[in-house]
Amino acid sequence: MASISRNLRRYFAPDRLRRLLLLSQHPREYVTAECHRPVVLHKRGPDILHDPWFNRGTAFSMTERDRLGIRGLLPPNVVSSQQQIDRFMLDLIRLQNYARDGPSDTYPLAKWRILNRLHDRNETMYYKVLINNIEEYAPIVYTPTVGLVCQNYSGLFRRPRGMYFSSEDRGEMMSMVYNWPADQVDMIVVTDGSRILGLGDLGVQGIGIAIGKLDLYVAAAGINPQRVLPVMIDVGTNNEKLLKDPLYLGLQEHRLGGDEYVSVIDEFMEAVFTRWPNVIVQFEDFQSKWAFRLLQRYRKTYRMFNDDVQGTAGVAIAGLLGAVRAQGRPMIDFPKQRIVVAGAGSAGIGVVNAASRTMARMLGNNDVAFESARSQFWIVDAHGLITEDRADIDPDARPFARRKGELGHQGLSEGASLVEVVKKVKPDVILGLSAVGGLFSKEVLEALKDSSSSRPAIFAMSNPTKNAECTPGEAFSILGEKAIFASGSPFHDVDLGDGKIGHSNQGNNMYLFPGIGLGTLLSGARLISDGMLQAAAERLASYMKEEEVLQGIIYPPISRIRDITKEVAAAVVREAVAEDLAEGYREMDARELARLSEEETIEYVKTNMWSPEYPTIIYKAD
Ligand SMILES: NC(=O)C1=CN([C@@H]2O[C@H](COP(=O)(O)OP(=O)(O)OC[C@H]3O[C@@H](n4cnc5c(N)ncnc54)[C@H](O)[C@@H]3O)[C@@H](O)[C@H]2O)C=CC1
Ligand SMILES: CC(=O)C(=O)O
Ligand SMILES: [Mg+2]
Repeated sequence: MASISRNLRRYFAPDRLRRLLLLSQHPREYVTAECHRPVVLHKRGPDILHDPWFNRGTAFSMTERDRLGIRGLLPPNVVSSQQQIDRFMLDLIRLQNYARDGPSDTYPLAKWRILNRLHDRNETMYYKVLINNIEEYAPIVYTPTVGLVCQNYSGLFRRPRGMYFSSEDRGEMMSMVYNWPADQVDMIVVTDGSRILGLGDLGVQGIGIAIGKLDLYVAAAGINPQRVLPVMIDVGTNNEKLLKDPLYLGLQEHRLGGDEYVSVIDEFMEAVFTRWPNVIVQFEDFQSKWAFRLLQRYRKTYRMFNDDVQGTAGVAIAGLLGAVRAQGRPMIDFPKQRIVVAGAGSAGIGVVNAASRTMARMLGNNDVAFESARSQFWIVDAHGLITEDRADIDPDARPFARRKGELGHQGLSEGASLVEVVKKVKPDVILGLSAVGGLFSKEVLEALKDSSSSRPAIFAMSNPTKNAECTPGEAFSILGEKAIFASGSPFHDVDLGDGKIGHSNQGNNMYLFPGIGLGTLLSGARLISDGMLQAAAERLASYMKEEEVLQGIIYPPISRIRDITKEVAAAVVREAVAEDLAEGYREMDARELARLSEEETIEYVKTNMWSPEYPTIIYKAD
């Protein structure tokens, strides 16, 4: 040691050398002493999180988060700096292993990381890249890759994005909401992580889906990215793997339930609408039992909607109407379609509810019409066909349970299997929202060959890709070129030989939710009515031209998503005006909105869509 210090003395001043030697002999004491010296900062809030010198990310303690105005800007689990390093190293090693072993998921995840880094550095450039290459990158920032991102979010987490409200923040949310740096927020997408795509309960990691949906709000609807807010409400998780994972970033306790759960969501809604009275809140990927209840609880009071229940329903209706047109029949023939739905969750029941209402309207909107519309649907869930005979029937599914009187002559009974139902009903359409990959098996597709339709339609709508009820290759190989195919996540078209193509449509709520949000914003509608949602669905249905539909193309390609969103938003604005819900937006008051023609409404929407261009920046001293 003496010779080392003799040598070092040649290079370092005595005081510096004394500190270095102290460090080498007693690293812990020295570091502790150094760390305890306070640092005076002239910044608070997100500025600290973006400062590489002072940012501690998830290691900020709760008292520090309160003191520095960053509570809610980080996932709720406070971790030690060693845990942070463990998480980083695990993620790094995972990437190295993937790169070496080359499983198919590595490449999209690597693309997501690169895009995400750009998102953190330069929002304008990020959205320019996304918009200009939407076909290539929507499957990365949205389904299917966003599912993989959510599954790995605790490892992928780098910079905070969005807000986190947890059950431990009860009583604090009203003040926490002011920690968000933007004075204006137009669009919030909120999830509690309880059912992310078809991947189940992913707890706090579900924030990825809120971020992905808002990326589409910016790219497709032109909502200003400075005015969007992804939100995670962390009330725990029932995912046993996450509960045991030392690197998990969320609350490691079982989910709150009952009134306690509702009180957390109530507090969140009150807080965000107090700070931003005109915000629109999209509920996303809440497990079914809460999806319906929360929708009923808030939809008459707040500007909100549930994307899985209402957005999916509209997209399905548009596709179902497209399938009718593809048979060369007018849309008014829709009430004659026999539809088997696999899945009775938020999405499945949402579709059956809205589609049967659409049929009933076409039939005259009276009791007889509703009864006739109801009888066109057969719902199969994990326990088989849902009938009146089922014990403990879910109240949301009850109106669509097959009646005792109908069952005998159809040769079906409670709990009949999907294949049995398809064989007996000979439906025009099978629609999957079950989250069960491969559910439309060879046997089911073979049974559909006896469909009464000239163009049987298969909607394999579950996400992500591995949850699709079947692939287009399977559908076309069994049902031939006349089949109509749509899936929730993107698939390539299928080459059927002889120059023929089996079109693979993407039937995803991404074709509606951005337009519903934008139309609500620009109309200043107080609420989001059934009529506004119906107008959105009808505009999507009519967007496809006759010759496209006859070729089996029932949804637009994603490259047209900005255009279709503009049209959907304009339809929503006009319906809000017609229903006297519109209160106007900025200088466009309700009376002026009402005077706009259809073309002028579309132009109004277009001019209010944000585009990624660098603005001129001017410096002004405080
Ligand atoms: N394409 C799109 O735009 C959308 C797709 N989805 C997808 O729909 C799926 C379901 O979502 P939720 O309804 O919220 O989920 P959920 O978990 O509430 O419902 C799933 C339903 O499927 C049923 N099911 C399970 N196994 C089955 C089987 N073997 N046969 C028939 N039914 C079965 C369950 O009993 C339940 O009724 C997810 O994969 C989600 O990604 C959801 C919203 C939009
Ligand atoms: C697309 C969507 O919202 C879902 O799969 O949940
Ligand atoms: Mg969803």
